[in-house]
Amino acid sequence: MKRKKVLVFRELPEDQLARLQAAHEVTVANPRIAEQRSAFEAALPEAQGLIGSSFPVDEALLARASKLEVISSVSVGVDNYAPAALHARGILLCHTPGVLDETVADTVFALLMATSRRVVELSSLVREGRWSKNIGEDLFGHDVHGKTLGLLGFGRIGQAIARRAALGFGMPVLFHARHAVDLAAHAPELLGRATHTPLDELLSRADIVVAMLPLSDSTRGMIDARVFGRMKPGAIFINGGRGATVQEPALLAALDQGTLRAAGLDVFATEPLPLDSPLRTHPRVTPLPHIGSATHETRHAMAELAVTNLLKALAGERPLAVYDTAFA
Ligand SMILES: NC(=O)C1=CN([C@@H]2O[C@H](COP(=O)(O)OP(=O)(O)OC[C@H]3O[C@@H](n4cnc5c(N)ncnc54)[C@H](O)[C@@H]3O)[C@@H](O)[C@H]2O)C=CC1
Ligand SMILES: O=C(O)C(=O)CO
Repeated sequence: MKRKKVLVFRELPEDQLARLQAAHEVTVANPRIAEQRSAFEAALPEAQGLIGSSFPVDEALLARASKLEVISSVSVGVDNYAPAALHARGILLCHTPGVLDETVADTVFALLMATSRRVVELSSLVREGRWSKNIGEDLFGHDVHGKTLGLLGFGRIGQAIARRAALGFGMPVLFHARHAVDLAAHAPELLGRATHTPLDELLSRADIVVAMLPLSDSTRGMIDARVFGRMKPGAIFINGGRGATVQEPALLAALDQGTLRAAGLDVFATEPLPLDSPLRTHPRVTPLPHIGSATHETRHAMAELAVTNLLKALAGERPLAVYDTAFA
């Protein structure tokens, strides 16, 4: 098979890079790193395949990549790409659904436990030498087990969160999604335990609201002052999807006005989170640096799937996971 030109725009594990190098001419250049930017720009016009993540591949960038056949994202979320432009040029977009579901659900649960039981705050109290007497009611947390979970987004990862909540913690699950989900066919273990619920009803009944939504035109800014205003007083909010689905000033107002007890955030509208963001130091926010899928096992599985997708696409075969840009 003819060797093609591949541009790797975010580092890959060595064994996965070797798979690419065995078949194609590979340039590794991360445009986020100033010293690598010119190598990235030099390789872009010749690249037939792009593989990486966490960098916006917008229309202007695509215009400089005239030979591009396929982009393989090492992520399931595809909000960094320009679907209409890709579709118009017939460029395939591949991604990594499925292999990260359980790991991301674990991260969301870690945030849910940490916020409800004030784990980070109380651990700091010990570390800073402020544990001088038995803690009193003012530092008690709230139970997780048995509480009602409201899920915004009930796709692959949302369902993995729902399984933990319903089967492990005895939590009734309410979910809001764009399409109804046939539980009998897709998640029979959740029959009778998870219920498709209109958004306002979900917000008024959930003790903990978890957003696990992709970022798209329909979800950008969707979690706004109205949504926070409909939540139960004292609710906890977790975002494991994308930061820009939330209007961050409205989130801060809900925290400061006491509607929300706490927020656990893995994702932010701007990442890395700017130093002057009030979300970084807010006493009732537990922030994480976008680590949903960041385990050794899962990041390797994502890289492996992304490389397989790219190799297949460049060989004219059907990749394992293609994102349908026609309906984005
Ligand atoms: N924090 C992290 O590290 C990670 C974040 N993510 C984010 O999570 C997202 C979800 O991943 P999956 O569960 O695999 O996606 P999926 O496509 O399986 O599920 C998406 C769900 O959101 C719902 N949805 C979409 N638009 C909606 C709207 N306008 N209103 C209501 N519901 C809507 C869909 O109906 C579906 O239930 C990814 O697109 C990515 O952005 C994914 C992996 C890791
Ligand atoms: O896969 C994604 O979309 C992420 O955000 C990181 O795993």
